Amino acid sequence: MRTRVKICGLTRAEDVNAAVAAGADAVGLVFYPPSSRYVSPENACGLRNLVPAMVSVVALFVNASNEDVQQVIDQVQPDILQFHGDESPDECEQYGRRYMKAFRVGAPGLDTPQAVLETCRRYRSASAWLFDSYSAGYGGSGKQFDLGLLEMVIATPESRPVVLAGGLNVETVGAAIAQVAPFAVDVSSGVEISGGVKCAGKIRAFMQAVALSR
Ligand SMILES: O=C(O)c1ccccc1NCC(=O)[C@H](O)[C@H](O)COP(=O)(O)O
Repeated sequence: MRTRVKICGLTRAEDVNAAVAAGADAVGLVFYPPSSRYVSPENACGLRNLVPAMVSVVALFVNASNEDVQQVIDQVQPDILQFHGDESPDECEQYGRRYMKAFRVGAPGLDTPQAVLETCRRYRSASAWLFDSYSAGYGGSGKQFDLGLLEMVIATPESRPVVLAGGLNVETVGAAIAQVAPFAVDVSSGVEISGGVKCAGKIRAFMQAVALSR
């Protein structure tokens, strides 16, 4: 099975077009105001309209209020929600939408294979489990984590589809896919010029590296 690709943290129309043209399966919009990749719901509607059928729009939140999440659902109509903060399973489920839960691997309490698996198990209702690096901020750090921490997640038959993120780029993604065999990979910094500004050439190179890794 081929490895799907999500390009996250898009803020510009040309970058959405570049991701779609390169064959991305999903594009991620960040609704976390402190991020350099933040997009307002109004701007997100414009970006969303550039995305054709068969490519998913993912709306990313970090500990957002119910009102803010619902506003994005109503205005932007994302295909899937991504909760990247400390949201409980109930909080993720309350919108009746498909969702991915992101885990900040390497954080205190999430720093052994057993702890990672136990935490993930609470989110059985998720459509995917996304693994990103623990960093001072909440994500999009460009740092890789110890992929060995996923060994129990990968081995369990109860696992939800694994989305691997954190420090992936054209040079690291092949080895990461070989080690984890994820359902999908997720990249932000690795295809950027600066925060929220993507590079079409880097997106194409990343897509090619993933294709060669299958
Ligand atoms: O991108 C952000 O600024 C961000 C802010 C808060 C929470 C999550 C955020 N991004 C998450 C992601 O974009 C993905 O997990 C990403 O692919 C991993 O980031 P990177 O290591 O930069 O590739």
